[in-house]
Formats: sequence, C-alpha cells, structure tokens
Amino acid sequence: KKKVSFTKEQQALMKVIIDAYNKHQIPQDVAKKLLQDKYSTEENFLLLTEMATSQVQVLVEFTKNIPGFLSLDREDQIALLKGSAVEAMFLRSAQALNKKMPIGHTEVLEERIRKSGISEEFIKPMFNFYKSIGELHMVLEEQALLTTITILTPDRPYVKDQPAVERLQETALDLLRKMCVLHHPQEPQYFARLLGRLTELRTLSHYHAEMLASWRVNDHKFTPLLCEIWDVQ
Ligand SMILES: Cc1cc(OCc2c(-c3c(Cl)cncc3Cl)noc2C(C)C)ccc1-c1ccc2c(C(=O)O)cn(C)c2c1
Repeated sequence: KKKVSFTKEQQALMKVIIDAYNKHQIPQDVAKKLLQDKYSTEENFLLLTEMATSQVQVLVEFTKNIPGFLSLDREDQIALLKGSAVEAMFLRSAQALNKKMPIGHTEVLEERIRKSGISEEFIKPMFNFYKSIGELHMVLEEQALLTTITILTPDRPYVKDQPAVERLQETALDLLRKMCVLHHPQEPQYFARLLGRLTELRTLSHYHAEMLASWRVNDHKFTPLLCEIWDVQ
C-alpha cells in the first residue's frame, strides 16, 4: 500500500475546504419543497429555479472560504464565480443525486429535472454526466477539492491575473492528487479520470447556455441572482 503523507499546510487546507463544503448546503426547508406533490412542468421549473438560486448563494459562501480566494483581485473573484457557477452547480447536483439523499428525494429530484421544460437533447448528456460522476465513488474530500479546482480555473473569461489563480489551483491539484492515491490506491489513473470530468463539465456548461435560451424563448422567468450570475435578461 503506497504511503501518502500530507504537509501541515495541506492538512490545514483540507480541513478548511471540507468544513466549508459541509457547512454550505442547500437549507432543509428549500430541499423539502421537492417533496410537495405538484409535478407540472411549470411547478418543476419554479422549484428548480429556487434550488439553483439557493445553490448560487451556497456556492458564493463556499468560495469565500477557499484560502487565498479573497486575496485575489476583486473583479477576478467575480469573473471566477460567474465563469464557474454552472459547472460547480452541475458537480453539486451530480453529487446530490448520487449520494444517499433521504428516501425518495433522489427520484423526485431526478423526475423534476426531467420534467422541467429541458429538451431531451440536453437531458441525455446531463444524466450521462450524473452517471459518470456516480461511477467514480468520490469521497467527500475529492468532491470538495474537485469543486474548488473548478472554481479556481485560471482561463475563465475576463480574468486579469491568471498566474495568481493558477497558483491557488495548483495547490488544490497537488492535494487532490495525493487524496486520490490515498483513497483509490488500486487505481493509479483515478486522478486523471477526475480531471477528465472537468472537461465534460465545460461541454455541459455550453449545453446549459442553450438550455437557458430555450427556457427564455418560452418566457420562463429567472431570479435576479440567476440573471446576475448567468448574464441573462
Ligand atoms: C438539483 C439542483 C438543480 C439546480 O439547478 C436547476 C437548474 C439548472 C441546473 C440543472 Cl437542471 C442541473 N444541474 C445544474 C444546474 Cl445549474 N439549470 O437551470 C436550473 C433552473 C434555473 C431551472 C441547482 C441545484 C440543485 C441541487 C444541488 C444540490 C442539492 C442537495 C445537496 O447537496 O444535498 C440537495 N438538493 C435538493 C440539491 C439540489
């Protein structure tokens, strides 16, 4: 069994990121709304819009806890959040749908996504992604670090000081590489597989832009926070 050792800094970084990841969850009262018995396309769209709005708030709070993030240029912080929001939310919804949510929640959530006005051409890649995330059986540390690495992607539009973001992302990548050896010692290519999901996330975020456009055509309303982060309306 390969010996994996973490530096003091890496242990501190992991603790901060895990605590933030656990602390910032969608509130129970919002999640419980999924169980109400109205299943119309309209009702599903409204519920998912509420989930997404709550998820963006969760994401902003989580991001503020990433060591070094608040020391970045202010405008770069905004550029990173806007550029990564959809990808981070796909990761989070994938992890939610794959983890043991309270009985029946997963099926209900899946059903509402399938029946919310999203066209079949986007549903397929979305659920393929959910399946591919589920097959990885990531531990919590890997999930939290993968989300962190997605947020700290230097080549998002309008990022001015890319090297500063690269330095933060590399720290998280070094830690994730070690975590993968520790938790998946039999799979030397596991770390590479995780990073491959990031490529799939970018494809999904292009699909997502088209999803938004088709919803808007059918005159669906988003919340001010979603309009802000997704540059719609
Ligand atoms: C499940 C979902 C959907 C969602 O957005 C819903 C949407 C999406 C869209 C789509 Cl469908 C899929 N992935 C990402 C996007 Cl961003 N695109 O537009 C919309 C709205 C505006 C209609 C946002 C967030 C969650 C979500 C995430 C985590 C959890 C969670 C836990 O962590 O324990 C418990 N619950 C109930 C969760 C719900």
